[in-house]
Amino acid sequence: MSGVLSSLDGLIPVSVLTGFLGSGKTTTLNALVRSPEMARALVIINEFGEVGLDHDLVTQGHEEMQVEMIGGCLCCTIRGDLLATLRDAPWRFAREGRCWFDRVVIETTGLADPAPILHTLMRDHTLETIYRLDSVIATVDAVNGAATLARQEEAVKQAAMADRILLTKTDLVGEPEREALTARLRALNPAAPILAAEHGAVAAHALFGGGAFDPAGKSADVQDWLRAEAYADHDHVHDHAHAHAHAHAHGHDVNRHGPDIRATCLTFEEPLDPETFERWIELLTWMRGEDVLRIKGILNLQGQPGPVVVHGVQHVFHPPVVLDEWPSHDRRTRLVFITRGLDAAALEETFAMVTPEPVPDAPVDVDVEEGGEALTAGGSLTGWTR
Ligand SMILES: Nc1nc2c(ncn2[C@@H]2O[C@H](COP(=O)(O)OP(=O)(O)OP(=O)(O)O)[C@@H](O)[C@H]2O)c(=O)[nH]1
Repeated sequence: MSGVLSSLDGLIPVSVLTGFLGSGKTTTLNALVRSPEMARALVIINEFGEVGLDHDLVTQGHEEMQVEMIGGCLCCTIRGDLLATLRDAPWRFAREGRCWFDRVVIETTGLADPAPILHTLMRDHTLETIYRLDSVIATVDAVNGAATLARQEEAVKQAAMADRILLTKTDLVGEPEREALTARLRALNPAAPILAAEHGAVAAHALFGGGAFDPAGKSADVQDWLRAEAYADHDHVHDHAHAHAHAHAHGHDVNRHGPDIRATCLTFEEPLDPETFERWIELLTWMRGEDVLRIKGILNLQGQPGPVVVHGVQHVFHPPVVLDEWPSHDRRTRLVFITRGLDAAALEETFAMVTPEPVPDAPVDVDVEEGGEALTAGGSLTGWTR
């Protein structure tokens, strides 16, 4: 064994941080990386779609020990990349011939099915000589959680497979909503502690350690999901040649997840007028609110010295935050939309409705539904917070 691995005196704990779109994974990670337990943690951030923003928006000060995996979801299109990243990491992040990190935290995309990821982490023969799965943490948004669990199978799996559940955004709901959601989560996952984490405030020691992740203690559903992965993996071995040829023939559409959910990134070269932006988002969510699962962006706005970070999560638009400085040289407005059945042309068409400016692509018909809900304006674009 090489010097890098022989320097290890044990297996490196890996924690998986999952949770549905916008439920507070990055906020939690951003708070966690400041804790001493994370001083030598390798952080792997997976973002769906070909443009990642989390890398720019979070974990400032921890960039050296961060791997960004964009262009697909770890649970499906780029699962092999996770294997390769983890296998190489002890060498890639070695210092003076020794593996430097003592913990790994993997932030999944909000759409990730954790079963294939956990299966990969627990069953790969190389990985099991270097790492052990330590904990699976699922963030559940107290505002949108109940509706999300009712509609999105991924969210159910994330909460059911976790061994810690973090209830986020408890500051935005009343006690009855919180109790109802807690009861739903207890039914899904009786064993996992449910911890409140307002704005990511949670003690690192509550999330890490306490024994390796043990699927045997989970519900029958969880065991079935993991077993299904084992069978799928077995079939995959036999189908590999075919699958490989197929992937080459068609390529992966890194922006898609399932038949109709896709990520679209829109960029704007020139600073945007804040009122135009606000009108656009209001119009979009009024027309197609049900289909806009997530909006995440860094904006260059007229009249603002610094960049403005915006987050829309289903019908909640969180208060925009002004950053002191741009996280990189890129000063363009970049907005990532995760939508159901809405493509770039449809998004651009709604933008064209609020601005006289021409938009780059030819517009296409937008299927306007009556009665779309407006965003709950947690933050107007004129009410900045830092
Ligand atoms: N009020 C409130 N807002 C929160 C809390 N936790 C997170 N948020 C806000 O929720 C929005 C989304 O949070 P993120 O941490 O980006 O969520 P995420 O799960 O990483 O999102 P994706 O990676 O897109 O799936 C941001 O505007 C956060 O500031 C909380 O406890 N209270």
